Amino acid sequence: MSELLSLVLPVKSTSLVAIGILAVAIVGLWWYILPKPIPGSIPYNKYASRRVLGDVPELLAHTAVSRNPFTFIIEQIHNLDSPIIQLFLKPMKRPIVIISEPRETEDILLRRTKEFDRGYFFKDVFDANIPYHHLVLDTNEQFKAQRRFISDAMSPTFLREVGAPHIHEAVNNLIKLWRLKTRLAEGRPFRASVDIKHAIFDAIWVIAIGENANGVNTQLDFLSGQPSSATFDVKDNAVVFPEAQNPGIFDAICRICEAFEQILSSPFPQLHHKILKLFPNLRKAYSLKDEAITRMLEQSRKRFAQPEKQKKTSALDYFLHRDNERAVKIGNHLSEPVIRDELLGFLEAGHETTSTSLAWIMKFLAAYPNNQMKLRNAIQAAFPGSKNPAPEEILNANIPYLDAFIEESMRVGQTAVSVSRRALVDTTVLGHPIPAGTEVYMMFNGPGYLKPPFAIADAARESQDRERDAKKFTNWNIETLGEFEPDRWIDPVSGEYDPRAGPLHIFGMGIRGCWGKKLAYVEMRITITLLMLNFSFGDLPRELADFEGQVFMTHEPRRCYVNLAEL
Ligand code: HEM
Repeated sequence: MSELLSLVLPVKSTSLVAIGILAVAIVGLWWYILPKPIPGSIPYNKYASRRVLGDVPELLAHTAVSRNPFTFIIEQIHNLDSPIIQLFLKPMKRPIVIISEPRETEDILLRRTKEFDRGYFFKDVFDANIPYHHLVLDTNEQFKAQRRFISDAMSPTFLREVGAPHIHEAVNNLIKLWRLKTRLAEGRPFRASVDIKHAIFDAIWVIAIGENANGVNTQLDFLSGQPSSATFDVKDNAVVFPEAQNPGIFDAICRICEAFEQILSSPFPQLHHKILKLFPNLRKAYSLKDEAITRMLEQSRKRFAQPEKQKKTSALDYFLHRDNERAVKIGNHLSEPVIRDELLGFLEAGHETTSTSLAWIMKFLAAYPNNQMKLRNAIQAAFPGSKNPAPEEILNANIPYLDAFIEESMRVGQTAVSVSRRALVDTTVLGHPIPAGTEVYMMFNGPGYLKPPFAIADAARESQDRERDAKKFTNWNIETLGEFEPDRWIDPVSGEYDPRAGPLHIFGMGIRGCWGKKLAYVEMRITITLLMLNFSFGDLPRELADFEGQVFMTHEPRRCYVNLAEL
C-alpha cells in the first residue's frame, strides 16, 4: 500500500501544481483581455465589462435590425443617464468615450486642439484607401502643407467659376431626367436616391478633374430610347425604371466607395482592404480610376506648361497651379501620390455626403407640404418668372428660408452622426479624467441635438470662457428639438437666417472640420432652388414615407422616393 502511495502521490502533486499554474494563467489571461474601464466615474455597462467582447454583442444585434450602430450608442447614453459614457467596442483595446453635449463638443473641436487631434477612426479607414490624403494626418506641418496645396480649390473664385456652373449643369440634366420620369410614372412615385447620386457624381467629377462623367445623361438617353409602348414594373406603389449600364468610371468610383463602406465596420480595416483589393472587380476599378487621374494630370500639366493657356477649370488645375507656385518658391513639388490621393479624397468625401444630404431634403419636402410651399414661395419671390436662374444669381440671392430649410434638413437628417478625436495628453472632459490615447466620439443624434440636453452645472465644464458659452443658443427651443422646424434658424427680430441660432456640428468644426463645407452648401443651394422652381413634391404612400436611416459611408435614408408634378 505504502509503495503504491509513494508511486501515486508525486504524480498527483505535480499534476496539482500544473493545474494550479494553468488555472492562474487562464484567470490572468482572462483578466488581461477583459475590458478595462477608464479609472474614475465615467458610467459604463457593468455586464459588458465582465466579458471579452464588451458591448460588441449588443451593438451587433442592434445593428442587424436597425442598420444603424449610432442609435445603439445613443440608447446607452439614455440607459446610463449621462452625457458622457464609456463603451467597450474594441476587444482588448481601451474603451471609447462617448459624449452627447453641444457646448462641450464645440469646446473640444474649436479650442482644445492641443489636447485633442484627429481620431483613430478616420485614420484607420482612410489610411487603407487614401493613405496620402491630409485627413489621415495629425495636425502637423505636413498636414498644413497639404492644406495649403488644396486651399484655392475652396476659394470664393473657385466656387463661383468652377463649382457653381458645373453643379448648375448637372442639376439641369437631372431636371430633364425627372421630367421624363414624371411623365412616364403617370402620377406614381419613383426612386430618387440613385438619380441624385448620379447628378452629384457628375458635378463633383467634372469639378475635380474637368472631365464629364455623363452619369445622368446616360440614364436619360437610355430612358428616352424606350419604346413609347413600354410598361414598367411597380413595387411598393412606385414605378421601377430600368437603368442603363453606368459609364465605366462612375462604376469604378462607386465600387471603390462600396469597398470603403465595407471596411468602415471592419475590426481590421487595412487588412480587410488589402484582401478586397485581391478581387478582380476592385483591382479593375482602381486601375480605371488611376488611368483617368493620370490622363487628367498629364493634360493639366501640359496646359500649365503654356502660360497663355492657364485658365483654371477644375480642382486639379487649382491644385497644380498652387504646386507650381510652391515649386518656384521652395524648389520642389508635392509628391505624385499626395496629389492623386488629395484628388480621390475630393471625389470620395464630396460625393456621398452631399448626395445623402440631398436625399434627406427630398424626404422632408414630401413630408412637410406647408414648409415646401413656404420654401417655393420664397424662392419664386427671389426669381420672379424664372425656372432656371443663373448660378451666380442663385449664389447671390438672399433667401433666408432656403438657408434655414437646408440647415434644418442637415440637423434632422444627420448625414454625419458623429466626429471623433483622440486625446493627445491626459486631460478631463466634463470633470472626468481622460487618459492620453483615448478616443472620444462626439454624437449629434442624442441629447442636446435631437432631444433636450442634460442639465450640467457650469463648474463641471472645462470651457475656459463660461460666460461666453452660457450666452450661446439662448433663443434655441430645446423642447421641440425632435421636430422639423426650419424657422428655428430665422432670427425672430431681423427675419434673417442665423446659422448660430443653435448647435449644428455635422460638418465637425475647427481646424479639422469639413474642408468641403462651402462647396456642399453651394451644391445644396443650387440643387434645391432649381428643383423647387421646376417640380412640386407630392405625398408618398406610407410604405415609402418613413424616416428610417441606415449607415454605410454616411447616415442615409433607407427609402428615398419622389412623387413629382411638373411646374
Ligand atoms: C453635406 C455634405 C458634407 C458633410 C455632412 C460632411 C461632413 C464631414 C465631417 C463630419 C467631417 C469630419 C470633421 C471633423 O472631424 O471635425 C468632414 C471632413 C472632411 N470633409 Fe466633409 N462633409 C461634406 C461634404 C464635403 C465635400 C463636398 C468635400 C470636398 C469636396 C468634403 C471634404 C472633406 C475633407 C477633405 C475632410 C477632412 C478634413 C480634415 O481632416 O482636416 N466634405 N466632412
